[in-house]
Amino acid sequence: MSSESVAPVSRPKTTGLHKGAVRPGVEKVDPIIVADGIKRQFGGLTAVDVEHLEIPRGAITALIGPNGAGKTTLFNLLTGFDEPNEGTWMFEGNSLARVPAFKVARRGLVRTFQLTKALGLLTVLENMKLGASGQRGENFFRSLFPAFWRKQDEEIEEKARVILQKFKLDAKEADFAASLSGGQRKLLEMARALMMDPTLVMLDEPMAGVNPALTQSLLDHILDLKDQGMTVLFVEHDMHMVRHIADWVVVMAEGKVVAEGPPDTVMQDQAVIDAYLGSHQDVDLGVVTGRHEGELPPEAADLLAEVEELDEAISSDESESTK
Ligand SMILES: Nc1ncnc2c1ncn2[C@@H]1O[C@H](COP(=O)(O)OP(=O)(O)OP(=O)(O)O)[C@@H](O)[C@H]1O
Repeated sequence: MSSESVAPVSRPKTTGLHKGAVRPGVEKVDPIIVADGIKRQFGGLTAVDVEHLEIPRGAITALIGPNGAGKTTLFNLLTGFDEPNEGTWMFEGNSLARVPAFKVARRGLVRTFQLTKALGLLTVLENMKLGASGQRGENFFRSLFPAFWRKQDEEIEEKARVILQKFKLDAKEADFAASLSGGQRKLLEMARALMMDPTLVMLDEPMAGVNPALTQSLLDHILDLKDQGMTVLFVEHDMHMVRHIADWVVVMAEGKVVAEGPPDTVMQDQAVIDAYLGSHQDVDLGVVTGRHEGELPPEAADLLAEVEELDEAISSDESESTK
């Protein structure tokens, strides 16, 4: 996604989310997730090693970090799709340790899934129905009370259609999901998650593969989730998107949380700059941060350009808001 494709978002950021000085593991005023001592090892590799992390309720939190930082693994752990070697984590004050993924989802913590090949062969409406909660649909009971199940199916379809309409996918309900564009698939992934009436929606790279024409619509839908009272946690590589919609940013590197805070603070954090230059440890970071003259490798120059661009965006936002 290019920076030009993102129109400024006028909806206000949620602030006042943390207690005390901003630092990794900082306490939140109203945390929806509290994780402690979470470790996940694959053989000799420690993919996740998070000492303490709180996700603020009612806000949009971005989880960022370089490739292999452990973001997806942490997502899988929090949602019950994987189990840590150590650690505890609470959602709404209740432990989720050893709670299977489908029960985690029923409790209101729902994640989006990339549309797999198999799901692509189902229609848009069928995909939505698969995402529905409360389907106590065991075949035995179905055969005993067919009328009851028909009614439940009808209710689920009705709910699916209301959500599809919001996402402007209603005209496509009978189409195979595989026929949707990249952006429409992302919308369907989000719409499907809403069938569970989630409290917390976790989005995995919501902007990946999205045509710039649909970018703004996706951003708006994510902001709508917050306006409707939901908490959002998303993994994203696109820093422009993070800057525009995140109220809070958590930065991971090598399995650990290396920084967190509001986007404008985090983007200038030395630990974040270091994390993104992880594969260029030979680079003099004084050069990257502009303290010394010197040659920058292309990746470092790109990062610096991005940081400068964000700085400019922040100052122009600030001057707009003081007018
Ligand atoms: N099932 C697995 N078996 C072995 N190693 C794994 C497994 N899953 C993840 N890893 C390793 O754990 C580390 C963290 O991976 P993870 O996918 O969580 O990172 P990430 O931050 O999501 O990266 P990306 O941004 O590239 O998706 C990587 O070194 C990865 O190779």
